[in-house]
Formats: sequence, structure tokens, C-alpha cells
Amino acid sequence: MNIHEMTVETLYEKIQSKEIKPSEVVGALFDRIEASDEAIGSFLFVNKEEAMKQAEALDRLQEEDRMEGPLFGIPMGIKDNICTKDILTTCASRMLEDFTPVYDATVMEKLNDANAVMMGKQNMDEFAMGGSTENSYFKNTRNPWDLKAVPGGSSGGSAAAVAAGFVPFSLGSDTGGSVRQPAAFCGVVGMKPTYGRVSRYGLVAFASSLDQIGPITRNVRDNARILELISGSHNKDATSKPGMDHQFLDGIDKDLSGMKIALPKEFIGEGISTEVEESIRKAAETFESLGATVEEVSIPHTKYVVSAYYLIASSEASSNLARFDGIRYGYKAEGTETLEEHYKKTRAEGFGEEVKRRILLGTFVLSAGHYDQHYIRAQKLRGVIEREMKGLFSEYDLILGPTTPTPAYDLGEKSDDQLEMYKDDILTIPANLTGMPALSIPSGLSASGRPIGLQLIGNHFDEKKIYNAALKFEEQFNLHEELKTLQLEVQ
Ligand SMILES: NC(=O)C[C@H](N)C(=O)O
Repeated sequence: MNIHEMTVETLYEKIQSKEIKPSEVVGALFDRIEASDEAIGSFLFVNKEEAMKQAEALDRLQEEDRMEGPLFGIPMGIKDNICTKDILTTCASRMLEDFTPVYDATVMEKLNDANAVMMGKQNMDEFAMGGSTENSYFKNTRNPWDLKAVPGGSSGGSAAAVAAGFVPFSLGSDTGGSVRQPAAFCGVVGMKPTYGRVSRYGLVAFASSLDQIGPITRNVRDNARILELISGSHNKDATSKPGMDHQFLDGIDKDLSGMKIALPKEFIGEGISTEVEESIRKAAETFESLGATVEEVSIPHTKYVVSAYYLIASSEASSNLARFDGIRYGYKAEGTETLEEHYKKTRAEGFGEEVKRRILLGTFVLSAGHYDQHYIRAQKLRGVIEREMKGLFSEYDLILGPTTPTPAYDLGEKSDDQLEMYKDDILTIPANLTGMPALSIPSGLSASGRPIGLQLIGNHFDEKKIYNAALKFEEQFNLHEELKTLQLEVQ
């Protein structure tokens, strides 16, 4: 097996048994990145020099039998809105083109302590606003399955890099689907954990009540393993929940008899492509053949979630992004005379179109007279959706549905119509509005050979149940096992 096809688990075993050296792993993946990432565009910054140095230091520890840390020598990619000490963190924005954090995000501290090797920072939609990575200030990313297609977004670089075999795992962030949707488009596994499971300290804030960091991997086991390692509260993120159990791998292999799965009819109804619907119905049969029961249910307010999300997320963004004012840090406009002119010019030049659109929408929504009519109503809807979904969990273990209404579309196909892209988030948003955990795993390929993703949503802090069901499903259908990772020949 080639190094780029190996999972985190396999790489770990081979390094621990001294079959391969960390520098061989890291070197092989940089070779692949150098040969193929020009066509894919998944990395904004490749950390070759530092990573090679670190890998060689790990080689020496390996020689001395001191292979400590649960990710000893395992390469990783990081979305470019997660702060990495002394390494550029741009959020794919002109505003932060030169921004180098002086501290590591909590998740980075944990992964560095685990002895993982940071291969580089990955492309994304600017400030995580978008669903195709076409809103990056720097460049587009392409889908490794089909270079005409978008990789999804906003964590498009992270998902594409895992699918292309550049890294065995990446971290993304998910506000309205940004880990799960690109995972679905790129045929990989992506988890949006329960809100509060993972510390957000050091994640550049977009919409603080919705944002969560989550792992993107090639299989379920790896995903559970990485989530175990990045979970945990931090005193600098008051919304991260202390005292929770973060063990997922233990007992993940239980059979599914007795498990009850709900399939909301709204998730496979209007607006969902036939191919996607068929794939999910087939998946439901697979779950039944594994001993679970699947029943059709209803989440009646599903049709309002997109509006509620874009009102709430934009409101929070308008407040969070106020800090980029051309004075404290980030881009500074030249040749301005007054303070007000400086603010205006900096923000007009530093932010891209979609970010400005959301700041304007959010500011409008929060202004006197509109607050009650829009913001408060959106928050009420959030409560209604949570009640409807919580209600289901009193009877069912998991909620099943597609991750996205369609497989990946072509670059440029929707970029002129953001509203079309907003609508596509209908299936991923419920988990963010309610704070519930949700995982996307591949469930098939479309007729044109593009991956289709299946989503499993769980009750708060029920990630283990999700992983259990996903693992059993993956034993029946594993895109990467079937195809032996993507054979990228774009050199
Ligand atoms: N950030 C996300 O989770 C993606 C979502 N499509 C948005 O643009 O808000």
C-alpha cells in the first residue's frame, strides 16, 4: 500500500513498529502535494521546512524507542481559520493576508502535544462564508474526484486534501455545514461535534453560537480517534463544556440490533435530487439489514432553517468581524485622512463581496426596528427546531438523511447566485442551530462519478452512537476501500 493511501491508524501502527520512519511519511506526502496540488489548490501555505525538521527529530526519537504521543509522526492539514503560532492564518481573506498568530488554538496545542506533524494551512471560503471555496481571496480549490467540480466549502481545502491523499486527516470548522458538506462532496468522513465538545479558543470567530471545529478523515475510526484527541473544554472558551466523556473508540463496534433511526420526510423531499434520495433510501435498507429499524418521521419546520440560520449567523458575523478595523491588526488602507474614512476604506478593500454582504445583512437585522421582526423570530425558530428534534430523540437513537441535496456541482455554476448556495445548506443547518452532533460519510457515487454523502445526526453528546452506526455502515460500503483512495494522476 502507498503511504498516501494509509489511514491514521495504519500509519500509526507502521511508525510504532518501526516499519516506516516519520520523515518517510512526511516526505512522501510532500512529494505528492508538490506533484498534484497545483491542480487541486487545497493548500494556501505548505509548511515543508518546519515539518521536515520536526519529522527528522521524530525519526531520532523512533530510533531511541521513544515514540510517544497518540499521533506520533502523523501528518495533518489545518483549515486556515485555526490559529497556528508563528504560522500565517489568513482565513483566506485579504484582511488577514499577513496575520501570524502569537498563540496556538486549543486544538493545535492538543495535536502538537500528540506529536502530529503540521503539513500546511488549507484553503477555505473567506472567513468560512460559503459552500464552494470559491469565496477564497487567494484561489479556487478543485474537487479531486473531478477537477471541474467544486470541493464544497467552506472547509473545501481540508476535504480535498484528505480525498487527494495529501494528508490522512485535516481539521475544518462547521458553522452551517462547512465540515460535512465538503466531506460529502469529496467522498470523505466529516464530523461536526456537539456544540461545546471542542474548544473554540483560537478559531477565528464567524458565528460564535454555531461554530465548531471538527475532523475530516478517510474512515470512521480515524475520525473518532481525532475527535477524542481534540475534545475537551478550555477556560478561554466559556461555551466549551467541562467534565464530558470523550471516549468514542471503545465499544464503537456494537451491532445495530435494536437501534431506532428516524428518517425525516423533509430531508428526502422537495429539492433533493433523485440520485441522492435513492442513495439514502438504499442506505436505510443497509441499516435495516444490520438490525436497526428505520422509520419515516417529520421535522415540520425544516423549511425555515435556512432563513433562520442566515439571519443569526450574519448577525453574529457583523459583530465578530467589527474587530477588523484597520487599526488593531490586519489589512490597513493607505492614504486616508479621517478615522471614519480609514475604517470604511480598510473594510471596503479588505473584505470580499460575500463577507460584506453578510455584514450588511447582519447589521440590518440587529438594527432597531428590525431586531424583533427578524433576529428574535429567527431565535424562536431555533427553539422550535430544537424541540422538534429533541422530541425525536425521545423515541429514536439517530436521525438519518443526506448531507447535501445534490452531489458537487461545477465551478462557476452557482457562484453568481449565493442564494442558491444558501438553500443547499438546508440539511446541515439543523445540527448547528440545535448544537447537535452530525457526521457525513460517503454513501455512494452519482452517475457522473461524484460522491454522495449520508448524514447521521445524534442527540447532544451522543457522538459515540453516531460513530457506531457509521462504522457498521462503512463495513458495508467504504468508498476508499473500494477504490483504494483516489488514484490522482494530475501530474
Ligand atoms: N460556514 C459554513 O458552515 C457554511 C455555510 N454555507 C455558510 O456559508 O455559512
